Amino acid sequence: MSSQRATAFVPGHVTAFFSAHPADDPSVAGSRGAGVTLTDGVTVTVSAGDASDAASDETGSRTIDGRTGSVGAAEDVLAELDAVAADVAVETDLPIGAGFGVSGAAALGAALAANAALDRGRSENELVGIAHAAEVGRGTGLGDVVAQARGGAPIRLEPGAPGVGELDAVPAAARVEYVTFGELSTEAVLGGDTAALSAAGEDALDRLRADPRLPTVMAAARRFAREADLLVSEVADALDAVDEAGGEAAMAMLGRTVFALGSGLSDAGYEPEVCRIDAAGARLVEQ
Ligand SMILES: Nc1ncnc2c1ncn2[C@@H]1O[C@H](COP(=O)(O)OP(=O)(O)OP(=O)(O)O)[C@@H](O)[C@H]1O
Ligand SMILES: CC(C)(CO)[C@@H](O)C(=O)[O-]
Repeated sequence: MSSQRATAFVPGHVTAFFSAHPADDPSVAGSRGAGVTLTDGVTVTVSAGDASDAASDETGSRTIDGRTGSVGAAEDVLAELDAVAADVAVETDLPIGAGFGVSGAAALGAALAANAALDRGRSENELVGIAHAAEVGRGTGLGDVVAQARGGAPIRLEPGAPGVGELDAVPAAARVEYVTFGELSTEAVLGGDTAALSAAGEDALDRLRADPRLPTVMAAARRFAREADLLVSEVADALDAVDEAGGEAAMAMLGRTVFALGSGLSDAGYEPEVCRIDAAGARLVEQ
């Protein structure tokens, strides 16, 4: 069988602070804010069977880490690219629903890999736009996809898909540690009243624009989590412990997750996962 396969890697993304900007048009909807992309991420492999399989209406196989499972936003991307018949394997070491943007990464990875495997001929901006619209449409994220497409430590100056939103970044490389205590529902927070949260997020962005450095990202994030009333007790304890040990940590939006620069969590006695800021952003990888 003449099978076509493509694999994409998409970095995880932890949002440090954000303001929500919903809109009817999903390419206009999004968030302002900042965060870091991670070398720990999501790998998506799309395998198209022969031409008759690819044209069929039947849904191909779907796995997450080898077990049957799917991510809604990625399904919407596959439908948009007329690729539902393809087999899609998502692999990640990151926890799902804990603030690492796994759903956005799965959607963007599916877009890049399906476009390549099925030779759909879309540009990178178009694929990022399709993944962003799917993620926003599902209510599972607002700004992760555009940040993951860029890599580094993205600052989302204006919300929205490529061509609508505007990105900058903190020019920085760093080791990042993280510890997760559990999930926090993105849909529940975004579906509630976001006015106070967004006001705190706008203030945080003003502070970062005045001083675009990583320690400012972390300090603005800690203040945002308190002001937006999102801080949970395990996270607050870990932030205090890292602070006492002389490090910089913040809560990942939206999860019961703490991330720290350098060895902040290890120095405070935790046993964190360790990665780095991802320099490159989402990309197809050689097989
Ligand atoms: N084992 C799983 N646990 C949680 N969600 C899962 C799982 N498998 C598939 N999903 C799907 O993955 C998506 C997770 O989206 P969600 O926004 O909650 O997580 P995330 O993108 O990892 O985190 P965040 O948006 O907080 O950064 C949902 O569409 C959900 O249906
Ligand atoms: C809304 C959000 C915090 C969910 O992870 C993220 O998508 C963001 O920063 O826009």
